[in-house]
Amino acid sequence: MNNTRPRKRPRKADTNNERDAQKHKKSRYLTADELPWKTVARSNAAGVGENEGMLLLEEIDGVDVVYEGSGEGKVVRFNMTKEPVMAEAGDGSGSEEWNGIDETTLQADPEALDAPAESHSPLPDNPTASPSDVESDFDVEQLPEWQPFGLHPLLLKSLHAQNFTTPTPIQSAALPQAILGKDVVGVAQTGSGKTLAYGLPILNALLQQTANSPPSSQRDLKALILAPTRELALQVSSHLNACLTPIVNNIPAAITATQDPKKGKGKDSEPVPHKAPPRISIAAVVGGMSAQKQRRILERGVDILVATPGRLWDLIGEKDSLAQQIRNLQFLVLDEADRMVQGGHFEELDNILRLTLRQNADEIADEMEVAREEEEPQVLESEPILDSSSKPLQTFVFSATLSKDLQRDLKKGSRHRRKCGKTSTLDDLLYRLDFRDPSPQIIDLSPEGGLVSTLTESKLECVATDKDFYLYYFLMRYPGRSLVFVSSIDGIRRLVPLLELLKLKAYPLHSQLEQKQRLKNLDRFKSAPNGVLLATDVASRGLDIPAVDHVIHYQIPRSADTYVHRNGRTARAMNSGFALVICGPEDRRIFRAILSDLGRQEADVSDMVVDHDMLDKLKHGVTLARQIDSVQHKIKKDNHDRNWIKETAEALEVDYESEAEQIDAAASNRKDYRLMALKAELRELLTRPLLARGVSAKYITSGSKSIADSLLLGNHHETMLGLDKPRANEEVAPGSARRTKRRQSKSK
Ligand SMILES: Nc1ncnc2c1ncn2[C@@H]1O[C@H](COP(=O)(O)OP(=O)(O)OP(=O)(O)O)[C@@H](O)[C@H]1O
Repeated sequence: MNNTRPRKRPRKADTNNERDAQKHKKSRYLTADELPWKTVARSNAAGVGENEGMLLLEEIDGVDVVYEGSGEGKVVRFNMTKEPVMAEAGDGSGSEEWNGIDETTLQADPEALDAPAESHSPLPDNPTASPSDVESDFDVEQLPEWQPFGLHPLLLKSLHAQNFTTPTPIQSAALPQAILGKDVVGVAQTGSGKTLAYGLPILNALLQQTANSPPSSQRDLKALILAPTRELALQVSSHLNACLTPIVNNIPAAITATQDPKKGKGKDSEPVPHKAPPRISIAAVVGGMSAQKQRRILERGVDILVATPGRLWDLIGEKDSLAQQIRNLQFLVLDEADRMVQGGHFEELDNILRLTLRQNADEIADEMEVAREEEEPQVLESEPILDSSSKPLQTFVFSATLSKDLQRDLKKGSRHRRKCGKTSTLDDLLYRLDFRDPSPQIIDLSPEGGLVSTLTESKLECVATDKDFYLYYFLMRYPGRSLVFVSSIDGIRRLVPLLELLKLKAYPLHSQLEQKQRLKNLDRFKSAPNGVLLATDVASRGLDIPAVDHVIHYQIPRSADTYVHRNGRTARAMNSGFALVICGPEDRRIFRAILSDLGRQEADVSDMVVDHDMLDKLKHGVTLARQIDSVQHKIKKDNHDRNWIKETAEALEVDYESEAEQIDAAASNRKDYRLMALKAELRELLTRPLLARGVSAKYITSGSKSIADSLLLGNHHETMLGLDKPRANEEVAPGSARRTKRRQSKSK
């Protein structure tokens, strides 16, 4: 039988967004027979050899299955979304010149991390597809709320495809100012869309600048975005690139006669798509990834560079032309500005910012004079270099936490601040910025007390040694994606194996992990619905991980800003979220101070309700896991010591006492047996169902608590029989009620 055809079904659009985006593509409906099926080579090893006559396999790509209503019910139709030739060749194997790996690839495949972090929006080199053709096929009426900003149609199209139908408040406030060319300082709550508040004006300006000029492979840097952490820089680059994606989707890379070099030039070699130079090229340079490849990308030229200050400064040190390009920037962005002045980056940041200064000679002379009078050597060390050909620089500074004092000072202008003798590091940094406008547009939409309206906060008080019990209890009681902040790397190293022994999917994230591993763990966490990410504050800023259900402060942060940013990893983009502080006796004073800095009190944060019976049941598992971990450590250490003694004895040509060896071996065996016994006990414990008080282990309808109803209704807890499955925010003591009462009584 040779015509048993559709074994592999055409792929359906994966997400609503994809489906939405595809609705607007031109449809080309075909019948199943008209589709350009390809025969799939079959392996003899798989038992379906060529001549065994069982089955012919054929496959196809680039087809949507559409179910349409008709008089006879639903009819299946096939919508070709790709030209067949593209389905064959659209594998990203572009020309030598523009085949950089994009951020999406980097995140999906951390193995690709050595490749440069570059992504771009190509324009066709097909003369029949002009930019205006591509740009005109989107009806801007579909996004009325974005219309007032006059954004480029390609950006509107992308916003539509991403389902961003309404601008967020910070976007509505910042876009008009930024598009008019003003400097903007934007402060708005975590997860409120600040990246696009500065990103859209930049992309808009660059798309307009390139509207009538063919993209060239040589280009100068136009925008520099500085971010404090590697992950955030990669995320920003990916986020901006997503806004250019409809261009990629819309324009097939033109097929040229280029031969795939890997396939040689034989008759079987197929033409591969030739990617034209991108219209806008975005790259990220961050530490922990191949500097050599980043250097190559920079040499080729990018329009928008997202960077962490340390790596960028290293690259600038090697290449004078990069410094020159930074002197001529059109846009400079400091994302999470207040964070960048902490944690050892300040010097590099300061050096980079000096390159962007565009003061005129008189101003510089004045400042040098003032600095000399005040004997401030740091101002004199390196003078800003003037470049008469410089274009005006537009500066954006964004964060969720910029103090009101600082904003006031900014309003008064940098010179005033200088004369007032302000000394904070952030103040100093902002003084260095070349705000064209003496009073930049300051947009402060930060909520009172740093509290996002969709976030529920709670606390749980316990002695420090019980924190593990409460953490495990919470993770078991409230399944979901949980981000646990631990202040020390050692703490993470202790907790990860513990949670793994308890069969939770726990991933570490801290600065001592290799960058590849950091991104890999982030990816794993993103794809595990009940995953637990144990992170230091390297993950507290800016990371936009979809659907983080809970943020848990296993250790208390050291500042109010960090508390706000850590909490901001959940409750993003108006989704609800939950934050829990596990508060030891020594943490209470700090927690009170944090809340007081935010203008709040401890009583404002609700207590988490704990089922102590269930907590007690879980404690034994944690204790066993701790013991296993401790024995494993001892075995490892003993092995290491024994090997060291043996090697040293061999090196000294001394006999290693066989009696001592036997004693060691006996001790080691004892530990091995103990380890096996503990593991068996834990294994058995974890297979036993967790029964709530009053639930019968034998009959679901007997005992003082019948679980039959909740089993029938499907609202039972999956691992804790007899408990229902509330969301964490439904199980907090009514602290907010207390707060309301207090406020009411104050006002009386
Ligand atoms: N107009 C919009 N409509 C819906 N979602 C949006 C819109 N703009 C941005 N988003 C989404 O909101 C999420 C948060 O955006 P973003 O990361 O820019 O927030 P942020 O304010 O920078 O947060 P943080 O302060 O934590 O860095 C992202 O997933 C982003 O895709």
